[in-house]
Amino acid sequence: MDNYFDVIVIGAGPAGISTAKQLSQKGKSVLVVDNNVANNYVQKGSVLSNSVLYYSYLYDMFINRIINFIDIKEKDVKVHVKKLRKSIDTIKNKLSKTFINELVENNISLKSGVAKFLNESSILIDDEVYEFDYVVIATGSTPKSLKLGSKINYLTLENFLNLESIPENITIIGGGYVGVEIAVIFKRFGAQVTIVEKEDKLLRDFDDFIVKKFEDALKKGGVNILKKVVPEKIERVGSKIIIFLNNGEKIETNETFVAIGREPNLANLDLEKAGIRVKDGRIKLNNYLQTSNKKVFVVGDATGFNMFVNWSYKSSEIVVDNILGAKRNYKKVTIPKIIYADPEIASIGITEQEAKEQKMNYEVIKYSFADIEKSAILGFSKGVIKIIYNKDDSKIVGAHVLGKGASELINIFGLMIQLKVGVEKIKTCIFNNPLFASILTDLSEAIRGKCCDS
Ligand SMILES: Cc1cc2nc3c(=O)[nH]c(=O)nc-3n(C[C@H](O)[C@H](O)[C@H](O)COP(=O)(O)OP(=O)(O)OC[C@H]3O[C@@H](n4cnc5c(N)ncnc54)[C@H](O)[C@@H]3O)c2cc1C
Ligand SMILES: NC(=O)c1ccc[n+]([C@@H]2O[C@H](COP(=O)([O-])OP(=O)(O)OC[C@H]3O[C@@H](n4cnc5c(N)ncnc54)[C@H](O)[C@@H]3O)[C@@H](O)[C@H]2O)c1
Repeated sequence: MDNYFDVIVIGAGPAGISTAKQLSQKGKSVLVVDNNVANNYVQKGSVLSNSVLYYSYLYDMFINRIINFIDIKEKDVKVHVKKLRKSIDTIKNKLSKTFINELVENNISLKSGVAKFLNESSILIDDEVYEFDYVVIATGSTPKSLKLGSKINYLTLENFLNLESIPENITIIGGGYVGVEIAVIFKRFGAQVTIVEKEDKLLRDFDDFIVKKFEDALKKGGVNILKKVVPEKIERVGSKIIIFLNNGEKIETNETFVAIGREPNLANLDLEKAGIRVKDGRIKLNNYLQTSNKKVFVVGDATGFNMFVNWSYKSSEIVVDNILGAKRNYKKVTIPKIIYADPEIASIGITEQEAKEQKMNYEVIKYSFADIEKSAILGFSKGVIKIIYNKDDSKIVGAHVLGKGASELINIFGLMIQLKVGVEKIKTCIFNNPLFASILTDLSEAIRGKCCDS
């Protein structure tokens, strides 16, 4: 039958593509359907924001370092948003083509269209019926909207590169992953930035001590941070936007960017027709990432948690194994989390708050780094590493790094945690210089001073 596949994957983001490739390599017939293939669909969030972060970093370096030794005036340098958009489109085009080629090379069928369930064993793709043994839902996530009934066109990830120019000032609602990365982008591009955050700290996933240092660094760099407040009303007055906060204060701003979280993209899937149960906007899943319809699994952002590309890949691997008959439990996975801001934050394993809650017999090693060769060369100085280890067996259970190079350094700790290596092993290794990893040579001295005399 033409319209039968062993597995139909809905969504061609990193989670869907990875699932499809692995299944096809195991001999399954696979169809991938995506409603956005023609539109440069690839990894919208990660690729877009990391590309702009990189360009903003170059701009910042140019203004603050390079201009100091070449003969050009700062007033001659400005961001050309249209050209920036073009550069980013080129990156997205290239990656989209690469991913589509990978599907072709792996004999995977790709169909453009919107998929929805017809019943427990068939789906509709733009009015055509397809049958399957299994479906993998990889439909990603969408941003939550600010429900204030205002007619303002807020900036979002999807539209902020349509700006004509960098605004003089911008207010970002939400101080999570997107909020702080967008704050750094606009700050580097020269805007005045305010973050409005509902909770009493930014980046609630991260260790309190690290977040406090991060907030201090942002404030020192000129970012205005308002915590424990939410907007109640937003109005446009002439060319300005006025944000009325629930503490009675108001903010006058040129643009407002909304980043208050994301939710699984389950719209139009008609899940109930396939007997798939949903609670509070999330598909109900067992430990194997399987829905209440045993033929249907979920991967990536559509699971509603761990919304990172690394989870897209890890969840795909787990689901592929489970479709092939294994019983892999997704709860045994440790996910590194990174904020590509200025300074970077990277974290893996548990925070000190969590160690306390778990009543663990833990110890903390903190190491501040400044003026290592690599940092001095690149012009960044301060950073901090915080390691939490279990005193009962000396195994590292959490590592939190703030500073330039954090996003690379964390992978070393990630390996140690995942391979269950004792903290004392750091001092038995040799690291190269000048690299950010050289910090680990100094860290081993801190470890020697603190624990594990062997
Ligand atoms: C601003 C931002 C920055 C980020 N930065 C990072 C980062 O630095 N590192 C990191 O690890 N993660 C980052 N992320 C998260 C990362 O982008 C996501 O975790 C990842 O893209 C999720 O992949 P996915 O395959 O689950 O979903 P997606 O990439 O969203 O793909 C889902 C696909 O499904 C399609 N689809 C949806 N419904 C249907 C339907 N009914 N029929 C057919 N097709 C459908 C969509 O069009 C889409 O193409 C960032 C996210 C954002 C928003
Ligand atoms: N570097 C990365 O890996 C990266 C980067 C960007 C996004 N992401 C992924 O995308 C997801 C979504 O990011 P996000 O930043 O939109 O969500 P988030 O959940 O990380 O942060 C949302 C923030 O908005 C706050 N908030 C909610 N309602 C508010 C209101 N009315 N007023 C003020 N503040 C409010 C929340 O308290 C929270 O701090 C992340 O959880 C992450 O998984 C990852």
